[in-house]
Amino acid sequence: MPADVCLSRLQISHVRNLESVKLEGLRRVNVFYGHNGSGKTSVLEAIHMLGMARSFRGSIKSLVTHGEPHCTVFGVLGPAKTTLGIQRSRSGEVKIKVGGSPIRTVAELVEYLPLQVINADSFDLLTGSPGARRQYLDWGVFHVEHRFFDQWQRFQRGIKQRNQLLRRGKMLTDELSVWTNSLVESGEALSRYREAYFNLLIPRFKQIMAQLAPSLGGLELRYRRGWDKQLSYKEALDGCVAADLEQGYTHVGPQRADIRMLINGHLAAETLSRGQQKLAVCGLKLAQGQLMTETGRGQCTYLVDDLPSELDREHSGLVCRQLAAMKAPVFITCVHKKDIESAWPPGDKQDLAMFHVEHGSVSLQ
Ligand SMILES: Nc1ncnc2c1ncn2[C@@H]1O[C@H](COP(=O)(O)OP(=O)(O)OP(=O)(O)O)[C@@H](O)[C@H]1O
Repeated sequence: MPADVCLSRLQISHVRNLESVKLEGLRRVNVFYGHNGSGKTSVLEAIHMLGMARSFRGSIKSLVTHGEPHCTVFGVLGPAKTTLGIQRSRSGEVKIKVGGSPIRTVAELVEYLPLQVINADSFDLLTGSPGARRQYLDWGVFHVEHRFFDQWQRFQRGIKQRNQLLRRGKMLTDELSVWTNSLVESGEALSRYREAYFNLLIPRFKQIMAQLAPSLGGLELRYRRGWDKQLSYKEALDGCVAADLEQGYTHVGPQRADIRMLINGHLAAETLSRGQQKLAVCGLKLAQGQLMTETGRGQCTYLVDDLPSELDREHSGLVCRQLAAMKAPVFITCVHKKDIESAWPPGDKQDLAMFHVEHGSVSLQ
């Protein structure tokens, strides 16, 4: 199902300092500007709630306005006018409605409003743990290959069971081989999907980086699937049984997959400047959006928090140019109106809607 993504209306209640905000007049690119602490990031968090039923920072408790029992976000999507509604309470209760009807799982919800966040935490993609990079990769595979999620779930179940068995510490060889075999099937499939996706992603990433940072031409991405590439997954698991039993967990497999970014053969995380890292992160996120659109899965919406930080004017402008060229829906924050207004390509300024955020109120300028 291609995502019908452009948000045309948004209503936010009790998200941090946004007590009651109604946004109409949204365009493809929506800029939220205002002083520190005014509520700009909270608008992005509210949209993230709408698409994924959770925030991208902190717990749900911290997201709900102090003293209120729950927060609510309601949105209208695209020409089909699909409505999305999310309510989350401090106590953890979640209510999700699509087109007025309740839905049960977040996996169903995320197909309606695929989101990419670019913020200070996005640096984790380069400098954080492999988990952040697997999450990045899996987001992409999930949105272009719909058979992936089923295999991903099977694998998660399988590895949990196998690890529990290993932790029991007894040599239950028959039982262990049952779980090993089921893990082999889902693990190989999961890995094939990831690898195929990664191979599609690389040329898009290179092409975008050539525009964003031509001086980083030596940038290279490598995928590691989580076990020796000379071996089948079965062979790799069999080779590790003794270590698995001794330490009580499965050592090899897609749960150890990673993406390495190198610049002229050196680890990018240890070599690139902060600004260069941000450009590389933008390149990774933009490449995913482009690939999603090219594979007919619709467009993802970009939530970009404080684009100008870490970037000089020239590079802010280059990121804006890429976002404009993709024709993707964008919600972007900055302190001063002119930060984005002046960086956006002159020929695409008609796509911009400017909103001033002040003490939790948002007004269209
Ligand atoms: N649960 C909450 N209830 C009420 N207010 C909150 C809650 N959590 C945070 N706030 C306040 O909400 C305001 C909005 O924060 P937000 O992070 O959206 O600001 P911002 O405009 O993005 O600021 P900056 O430019 O500094 O990043 C802040 O003043 C913050 O102290």
